[in-house]
Amino acid sequence: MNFISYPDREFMMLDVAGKIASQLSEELSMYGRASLSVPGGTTPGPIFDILAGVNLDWANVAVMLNDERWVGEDSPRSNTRLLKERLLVEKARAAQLIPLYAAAEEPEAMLETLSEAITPHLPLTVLLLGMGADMHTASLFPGADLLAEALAPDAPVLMALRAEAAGEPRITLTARVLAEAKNIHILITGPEKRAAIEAAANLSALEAPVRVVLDNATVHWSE
Ligand SMILES: O=C(O)[C@H](O)[C@@H](O)[C@H](O)[C@H](O)COP(=O)(O)O
Repeated sequence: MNFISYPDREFMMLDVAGKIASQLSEELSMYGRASLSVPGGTTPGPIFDILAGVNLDWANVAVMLNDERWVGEDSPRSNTRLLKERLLVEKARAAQLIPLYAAAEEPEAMLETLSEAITPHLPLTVLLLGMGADMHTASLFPGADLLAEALAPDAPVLMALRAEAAGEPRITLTARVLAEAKNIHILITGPEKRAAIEAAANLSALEAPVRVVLDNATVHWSE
């Protein structure tokens, strides 16, 4: 892995947003379209704020989450809500949102419909990931019920997983979709996550799911 340590968070957010924008812009100038997948959670908000104001041909950018908690948009835990409030505003409002949630009791009911809309945008141009201190990324949690299936090279694009640490049921891009992305960035902060990502390099993907992208990822870290 390529590890970049930043002097502070603000500088890190600016730098990562700049890298994402230039990778999208390069893809747009070559192919006329690009795709971006981003995490929810508490870390990436400032990157969304910066990206939203960047001049890009957003109308030709497909934006999707890495994963979603199976809750409606009225929930403060909805990653879709975060995306709509912080990224898909200003200039980035023109981007095409590829949903990872649709109203249904259980995520399994919507897997096929949601997957169909994702497939045309693969491989992802840019994948931004977060990571938990337990080394989960997207919703690939250690100990999740279907983790082995979601790590398999022939996994479907999208799967529904349940894990104790996850709270509600999750829907997530699978490991092979993450690993096939053209540009992979992992954004983490604090000493605990730094130690976790260093440890992950010597563990299996079942123990440390973030392992599946580590070899080709740039890890961006600040205190
Ligand atoms: O929906 C989610 O929970 C995420 O997509 C998840 O994979 C997240 O990136 C990590 O849990 C880190 O979350 P924090 O940034 O909040 O620590």
